[in-house]
This record gives sequence, structure tokens and C-alpha cells, in this order.
Amino acid sequence: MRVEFDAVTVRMAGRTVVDRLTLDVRSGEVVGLVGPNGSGKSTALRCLFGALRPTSGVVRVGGADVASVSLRDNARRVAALTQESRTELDFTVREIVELGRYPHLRGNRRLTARETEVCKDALRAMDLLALTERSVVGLSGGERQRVFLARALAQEPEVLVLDEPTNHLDVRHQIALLSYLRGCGRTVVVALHDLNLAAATCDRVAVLGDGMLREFAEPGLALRTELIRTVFGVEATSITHPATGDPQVLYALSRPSTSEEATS
Ligand SMILES: Nc1ncnc2c1ncn2[C@@H]1O[C@H](COP(=O)(O)OP(=O)(O)OP(=O)(O)O)[C@@H](O)[C@H]1O
Repeated sequence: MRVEFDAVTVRMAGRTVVDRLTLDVRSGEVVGLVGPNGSGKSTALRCLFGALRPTSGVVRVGGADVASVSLRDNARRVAALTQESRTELDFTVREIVELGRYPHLRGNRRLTARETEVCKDALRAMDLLALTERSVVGLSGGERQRVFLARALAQEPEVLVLDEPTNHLDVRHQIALLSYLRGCGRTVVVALHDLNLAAATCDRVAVLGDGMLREFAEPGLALRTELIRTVFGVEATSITHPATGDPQVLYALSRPSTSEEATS
């Protein structure tokens, strides 16, 4: 399902935090949002899953203005993992994942056998089958993150909106998640801090700086070193992954100069 940001502007507390953002995401495309802290990634995503109405401009999903459909109707098509996704409730992993079916339920209808299978598939995809009956309260940060990802998958959305989904995940689960996203066939809009994960995962990358779109292109072009310098203020070296051919970005930490260097 196609996603369009059409001149989306968000003003908050007297500041423009998203500034005339225009993006056209093709159906089935995986698009990454990257940018420094505070560049407007989460705010743009909130407009897409309907938690925030743009000050001006329109976000459309499948041609329909997100601001004109109810949250519940939007949730049948768009599932979100936010940085705020959490619960203090003593629910089991299975119960949280089953909540993903809520936008599709009417009245007190129970889950059908097919829906129970959908939830099980989501648990399996996020490597949670061994934790199904555990309370989410006692889970580690990464396990919890995978539970909320599974809940989003259980929604069977056509569009997945993910804000830093790899937070707390170990390397194996990061790779598993991003490989899943690449192959899931849904439209995915994902905010990522790790530029190399963005390069390996996304068909195109949107680079935000100060709420404005600085580039929207395939990873090799979007993650070029001059732009990284301008937008992030970081010196980077670009290489090609020897096995996959994906562009990869290397950084060198600044080191304190040694006394020998200082005197030479
Ligand atoms: N409710 C709010 N009221 C006022 N300002 C806000 C509010 N929410 C966000 N902002 C500001 O909007 C700007 C963009 O925030 P946003 O969370 O979209 O950035 P981000 O790119 O997702 O950052 P990060 O990488 O740190 O998650 C920030 O300067 C933030 O302080």
C-alpha cells in the first residue's frame, strides 16, 4: 500500500519540527528515515500512524488522508512500534500479541482459529515461542521489544511503521528482524540510527536534518560521506560490503594525541 507525505509540516511549542516533508513510498517498499536526534523522525512517523495531525500538509495511506480516518480504521492498515511502546500491566506475551488483533475485532468476538495462528506466526517470527506464557513485566528490554514487534505483526498491517525497532536487540535479533522486514512484502517506514543497518535493509533512505528532507534516494546515494558530514557533523568513510555489495559507513573515533605527536 502506497504511503505519501505531501508537504507535511508540524509545529510544536512555537517551533517547526517537520518542515514541508514530501515523500512518496511505493507499495511494498522499505524506506528508512535517518537523521540526528531531534530531526523530526518520530514526529513524522506519528503523523503516519495517526497519533498526530500535521499542522499543514497531508499524509495519505492507500490514497486516504490519515487525519480523516479513525485511529481504529487506520490501525487495520497501519501498525506502529513506537519508542513509547510499553506496558506496566501484568499481561502474558501471548495476551499482548493478541491485542494486535483488537482493531479487527467487533464486540466481544473471540479470536478465530486463523487469528490465533496469525498471532502464533508473529510470535515465531520474533523468536518468542518459548516465552509465550511469561509475563511481559519480567522480560528483558530486548525481549519486550520483540513482543511489541510481534503485536504489530499480529495486526496484519499493510504498512509497518517502526521507530528504532532494533533498540535493545542483540545482533542476532537485529539481523533477524531486518531480514524479516526486507522479505515481508509490506510497505515499511522505519526510523533507524544505525546507518549501516539502514543501508542493508532499505530500498531507499530519507535523510532528515532540522525537520527537512535533505535526501531521498537509494542507500548508496543517500548515505554519501559529504551528506553525513553536513547533516550529522561526522567524518565518515564509505566502503562496499565485500559479501553483499551494500554501502557501509565507517567512523573513526577521535583519539587524544600522544605526547610524542604533541611534541613533534
Ligand atoms: N510534544 C512536543 N512538544 C514540543 N516539542 C516537541 C514535542 N515532541 C517533539 N518535540 C521536538 O520536536 C523535535 C523533533 O523530535 P522527534 O522526536 O521527532 O525527533 P527524532 O528525529 O525522532 O529524534 P531522536 O533521534 O532523538 O529520536 C525535537 O526537537 C523535539 O524536542
